[in-house]
Amino acid sequence: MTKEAILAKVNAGEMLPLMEEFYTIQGEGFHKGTAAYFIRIGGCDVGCHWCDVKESWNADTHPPTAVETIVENAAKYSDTIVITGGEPLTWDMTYITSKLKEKGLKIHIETSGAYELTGTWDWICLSPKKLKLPTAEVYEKAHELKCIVYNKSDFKFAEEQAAKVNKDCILYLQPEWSKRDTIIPEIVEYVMKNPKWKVSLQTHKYLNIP
Ligand SMILES: C[S@@+](CC[C@H](N)C(=O)[O-])C[C@H]1O[C@@H](n2cnc3c(N)ncnc32)[C@H](O)[C@@H]1O
Ligand SMILES: Nc1nc2[nH]cc(C(=O)O)c2c(=O)[nH]1
Ligand code: SF4
Ligand SMILES: [Mg+2]
Repeated sequence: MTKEAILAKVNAGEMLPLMEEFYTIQGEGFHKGTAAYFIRIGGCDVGCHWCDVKESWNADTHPPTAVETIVENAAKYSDTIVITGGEPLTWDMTYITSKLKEKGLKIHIETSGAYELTGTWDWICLSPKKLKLPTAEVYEKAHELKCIVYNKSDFKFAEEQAAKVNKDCILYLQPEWSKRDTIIPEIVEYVMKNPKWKVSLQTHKYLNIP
């Protein structure tokens, strides 16, 4: 295929820059503890300084991969697929989610919500970032709000974000990994004082699994 043809397919969401895919246990949020197949799509320009997957940012370093290939493979492992990145909404998610749905799979997304919400989703985990705020649509559709706490000012940001999501959205505070020792006690105290929030930990990192 020519470079132009590949680019056209990527723009149409029929090929995606695939960074990695792995069968593991969802470590975070509402579905933590549940087996799921993760598809990590490259490309993100949100720029969180504490991002734990910076290798994902440059889409050009990840091979454009046919969605059919990604879906065929994913279906072998699990009935629950998590699409993450990078920022998956950098790309049009319509095609990949329709193909996953044809296989009868449950489809979850991990997103900052910074770009237009495309695709059809059984579960949307919205993790808003100050640098590029979520779109109005994703606040309305999110099933869980997962705010990362790096320092105390992030509690205020989390409350601002909680005011924007729909009333059924489940609220989580998740410690930024490198700050966990100092920030976990702050989160614990905050959640006891503000019990509408729950704690989310990156349990896969404690379990030493992907
Ligand atoms: C790597 S991001 C990819 C999906 C999307 N770009 C996003 O930010 O939601 C997956 C999840 O990991 C969280 N995350 C990234 N780096 C983290 C860190 N150092 N500590 C805790 N959570 C982190 C993000 O906030 C997000 O909820
Ligand atoms: N086990 C596991 N659970 C996760 N939940 C969200 C993740 C992500 O990077 O999007 C993630 C991840 O990378 N691994
Ligand atoms: S939006 Fe997600 S992938 Fe992008 S830099 Fe932030 S945490 Fe990393
Ligand atoms: Mg991760």
